[in-house]
Amino acid sequence: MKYEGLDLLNNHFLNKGTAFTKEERKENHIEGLLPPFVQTLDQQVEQAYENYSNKDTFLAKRMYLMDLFNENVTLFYKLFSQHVNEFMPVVYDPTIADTIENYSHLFLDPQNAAFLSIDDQDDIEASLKNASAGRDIKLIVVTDGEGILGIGDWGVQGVDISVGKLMVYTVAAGVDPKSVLPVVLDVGTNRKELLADDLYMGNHHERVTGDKYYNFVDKFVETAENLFPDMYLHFEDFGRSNAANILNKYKDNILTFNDDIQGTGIITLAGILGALNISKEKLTDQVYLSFGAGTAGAGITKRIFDAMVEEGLSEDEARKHFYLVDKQGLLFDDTEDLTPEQKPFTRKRSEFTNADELTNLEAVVKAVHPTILVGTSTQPGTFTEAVIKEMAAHTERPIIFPLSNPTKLAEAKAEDLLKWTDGKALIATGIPVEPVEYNGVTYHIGQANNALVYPGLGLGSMAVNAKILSDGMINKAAHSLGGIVDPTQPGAAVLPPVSQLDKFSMTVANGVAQQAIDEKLTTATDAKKAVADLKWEPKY
Ligand SMILES: NC(=O)c1ccc[n+]([C@@H]2O[C@H](COP(=O)([O-])OP(=O)(O)OC[C@H]3O[C@@H](n4cnc5c(N)ncnc54)[C@H](O)[C@@H]3O)[C@@H](O)[C@H]2O)c1
Ligand SMILES: O=C(O)C[C@H](O)C(=O)O
Ligand SMILES: [Mn+2]
Repeated sequence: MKYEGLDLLNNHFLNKGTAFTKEERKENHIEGLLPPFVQTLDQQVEQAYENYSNKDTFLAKRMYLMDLFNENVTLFYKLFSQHVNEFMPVVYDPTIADTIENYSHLFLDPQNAAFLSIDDQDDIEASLKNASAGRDIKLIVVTDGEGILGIGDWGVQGVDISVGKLMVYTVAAGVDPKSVLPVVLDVGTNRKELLADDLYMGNHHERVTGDKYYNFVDKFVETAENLFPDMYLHFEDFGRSNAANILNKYKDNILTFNDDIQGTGIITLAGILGALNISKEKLTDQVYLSFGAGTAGAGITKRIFDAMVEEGLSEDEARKHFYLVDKQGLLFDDTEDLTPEQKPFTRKRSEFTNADELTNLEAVVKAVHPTILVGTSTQPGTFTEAVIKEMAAHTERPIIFPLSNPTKLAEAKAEDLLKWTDGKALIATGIPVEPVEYNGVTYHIGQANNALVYPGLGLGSMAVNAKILSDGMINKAAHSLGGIVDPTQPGAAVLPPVSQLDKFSMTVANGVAQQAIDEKLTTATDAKKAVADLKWEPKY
């Protein structure tokens, strides 16, 4: 189909705005619809950046960028790619949390998402077709909005996380924006303030659960697979009781990925390997404490456990290195309400003389002397001075990752962690943090956010159209981020900087694609070529 006239200007994939040449304007019947001076893409970028810079708040900046995306996708990505470090917290986490919380009130444009309602299941196929509009979809990010970051259930408003994650795929790894589709499954919401809000745009009823819920997810997966057989299906921010179930159901049959379980596992393992590269300690000597053992916490624990087994420990030996703390305190084998993912990592009360007192983080840290403390609890400020000083008293270089997002939910601030440990802590945070000056050293803080790996992992998997996402491919991604940071520099970060996101996303993609070839999960034979062929660049 050929677009011309206003239809062309209104198609944000094809629109070049003021960069349409005189000839193109004539040929496409848009002469007179634009100011006469023909701009280059670089001039458009300069103008857009000026506009962006004049906005006072992150929210206003994000709204401006979303408008720009809705106008002209190429210009949006050219601009974004030139300011990755600056724009990531605006396009993505943490500002995205504000737009999700206020989505129904800020709403201007559906941004090409597919909105699938559990109350209109007969529309699934038509909706996916309408939203894709004939495009060859290779990547879907889907959410049901129940476990958005650490801010919980936001119903249909969670659609912004699908939109935002996809933008990161493109800017980081060059996934073609025409090949992606954000999807939200609206199964209701349990957030009372949304249900009571006349302007709330989702289904005004409580979440549907059980068989009806799982059948709906199934119907979506089946329909999407039929319509887009080469698709990579990324699940994001499902609730704790569903995320792992869904992953386990599909992971051996289709090319699918759960970001919170697998993506977070990869980036945290990469961060720990980076930290150990600085401290020159061995992974198999570490004692690991997960504070908050939900979707992300349990997913990370399993990934670190697998890495210890790979490094030669038996499963039984490896298990002894792990402790999980959740709402109930230290998790024991007789603790009530354990999730299936927590059970393998519970401890026995008989291991402790004071088991009944191990109901808070400080008591557990005193009892088990962790060398690694990872926070995925959604509980801000819980890595207190007392907890951290106790930890640091028993290990030379404590590895401390407060990963809860957005900013307001982080378990601790990097600068406090450095102060309380006299600069010894090896830190990664979930959100971007400016370098911290302490005692004359500039400490760079690694960002253990799954955004550092899921784009490359996805591009590599899609490039070779792998049958499934295997543990080997996941493992490869985790080991692809080393070698970029110089660990001998004082204050070195445990992970590579976001400013090099495009560069290391390629390393991840090439490694993952090669691993798929080695495991015979694809008919492709040349990983680098496949990745390079799929990569998109913002240009006219
Ligand atoms: N940095 C990253 O890349 C990344 C990735 C995924 C998740 N996260 C963050 O991790 C956090 C958790 O996400 P999730 O998807 O695992 O959510 P989740 O709801 O599945 O897990 C949260 C867990 O914390 C537990 N918890 C609640 N209060 C607690 C308390 N007082 N003490 C101990 N545990 C407590 C809950 O019971 C639950 O098991 C969120 O803030 C999210 O933004 C970060
Ligand atoms: O979205 C993020 O910033 C990371 C992660 O997926 C989360 O849920 O917090
Ligand atoms: Mn998430």
